[in-house]
Amino acid sequence: MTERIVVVGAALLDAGRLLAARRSAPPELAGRWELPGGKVEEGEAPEAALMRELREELGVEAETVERVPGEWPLRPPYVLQVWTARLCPGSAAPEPLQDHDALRWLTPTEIWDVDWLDQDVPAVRKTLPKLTTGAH
Ligand SMILES: Nc1nc2c([nH]c(=O)n2[C@H]2C[C@H](O)[C@@H](COP(=O)(O)OP(=O)(O)OP(=O)(O)O)O2)c(=O)[nH]1
Repeated sequence: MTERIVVVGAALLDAGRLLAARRSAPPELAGRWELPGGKVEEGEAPEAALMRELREELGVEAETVERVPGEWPLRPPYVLQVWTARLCPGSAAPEPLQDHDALRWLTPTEIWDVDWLDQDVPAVRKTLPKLTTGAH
């Protein structure tokens, strides 16, 4: 049987900008940029996993807004699903507490300035229209 584990990524949006996070580990991914998030645990809803990961990794309180349609293969057995998300009122500003060593808020024209993980590029491309239309 094929095992399949969902990794949830947040397209965290604020004032028309997208948060990108630079991975600090493992060595083969370190230095590349991704959407913050992580693996959904057994019995956990993806949106709940995303809020938990954002709290752990960035120290923020966030809420999901909507699923970005699609699913992107990572290293088997992982697949990436993406939700747009926004900071809750009163949340702390994101900080690279865990898994990351840098964060950047990117405007639409800056999106391709960072070296995204190859497997994240289609997901980021699909998220791009949400920067101008969505999640305020
Ligand atoms: N979070 C996240 N992980 C990604 C992305 N793209 C991508 O290939 N990955 C890979 C990196 C990891 O192998 C895996 C997710 O692992 P993780 O380390 O972020 O998740 P986690 O916090 O649940 O991990 P763990 O330490 O509990 O094992 O998916 C992405 O955009 N966001």
